Amino acid sequence: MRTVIIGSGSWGTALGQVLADNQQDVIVYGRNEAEVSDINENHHNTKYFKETELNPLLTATRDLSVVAGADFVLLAVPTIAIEDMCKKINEYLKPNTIVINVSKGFHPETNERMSDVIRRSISLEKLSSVVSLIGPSHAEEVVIRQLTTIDAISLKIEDARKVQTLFSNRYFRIYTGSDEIGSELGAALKNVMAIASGILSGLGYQDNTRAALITRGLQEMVRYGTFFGGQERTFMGLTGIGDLIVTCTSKHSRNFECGYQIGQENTVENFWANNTKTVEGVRTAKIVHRVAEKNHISMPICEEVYQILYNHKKPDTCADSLMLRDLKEEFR
Ligand SMILES: NC(=O)C1=CN([C@@H]2O[C@H](COP(=O)(O)OP(=O)(O)OC[C@H]3O[C@@H](n4cnc5c(N)ncnc54)[C@H](OP(=O)(O)O)[C@@H]3O)[C@@H](O)[C@H]2O)C=CC1
Ligand SMILES: O=C(CO)COP(=O)(O)O
Repeated sequence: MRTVIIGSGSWGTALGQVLADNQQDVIVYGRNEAEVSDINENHHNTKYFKETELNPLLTATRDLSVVAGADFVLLAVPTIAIEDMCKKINEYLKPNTIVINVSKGFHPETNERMSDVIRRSISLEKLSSVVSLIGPSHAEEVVIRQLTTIDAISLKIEDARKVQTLFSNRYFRIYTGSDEIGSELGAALKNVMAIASGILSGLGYQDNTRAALITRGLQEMVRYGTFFGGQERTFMGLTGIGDLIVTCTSKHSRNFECGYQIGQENTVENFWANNTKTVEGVRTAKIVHRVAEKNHISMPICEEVYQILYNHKKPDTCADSLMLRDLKEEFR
């Protein structure tokens, strides 16, 4: 069974190495010549992982037609590039391919979840199903083989099981599930909470505050997710509380890091002027604001993050906005 990973960034490379460690037939497609030759010639991806030596069995290519032979195609590009990439690979795919999504967020214009974007953009006969492989998993730790558990979620559970078998090993354990809505919404929304967690840390708030943020953030995720048909118990699992904890507390999180900078500087200006990293929660905050407003879903933490990012609200005024809002709203 052959797997092609689209995207030679941090997550594509780390997941490629998991498969190389499992002695699977895997190759990474990357558009960036430096990343591709670094993997092939030096067994490194220095841009993301500095000194870490990669499994030499992992190879990369700049030829997108490589997907033609794939049984599994794993899309490891940011949400903003998913639709375009699906349209590009569609012509090469063989019938019945399992497409694995690892991106966390929404389509920037249509607000669709990633599985819906993929199903809409790939011809029906070419797609066996979409499997979302998501959970608490920083690439920087997976690449050094830290123990990690994540979910393979699919409406076609036998495909989720195939992905589970493909990836599982002694340091990477996969659980399966079928609540696509609850899982993908949890994994997307936790990025906004991680920005909030970073902002609060940057402002100097400590452990009580972070516990409050994680707990109340989870409530918002459940409220939003169940409104759209996700199951509440999904949010108590790896794609909910699990991913929320790791992203709200880890030095590896780009969403946390972005928030931390904004909190420390008490302004968003520098972030907008200088950021070059993939920080999915920034676009997600805008979409959640739009959708929550339309559907009257109360999302106070997400709303503060949105106001800081897009309406230049001063970060140090947000604690009061949250702590002093009408207590009648708090029924639990
Ligand atoms: N990193 C992690 O720990 C985890 C990431 N994820 C999710 O994985 C997704 C991918 O992120 P991640 O790997 O971290 O991001 P990175 O920024 O590390 O890498 C992104 C990769 O995608 C490529 N890319 C970007 N835009 C395009 C495009 N339009 N067409 C083709 N290739 C493109 C980049 O190429 P170039 O270098 O040329 O820009 C780069 O190789 C995100 O949604 C993220 O939330 C999920 C779990 C863990
Ligand atoms: O999703 C992730 C970990 O599970 C990666 O988080 P960041 O995108 O914030 O780095």
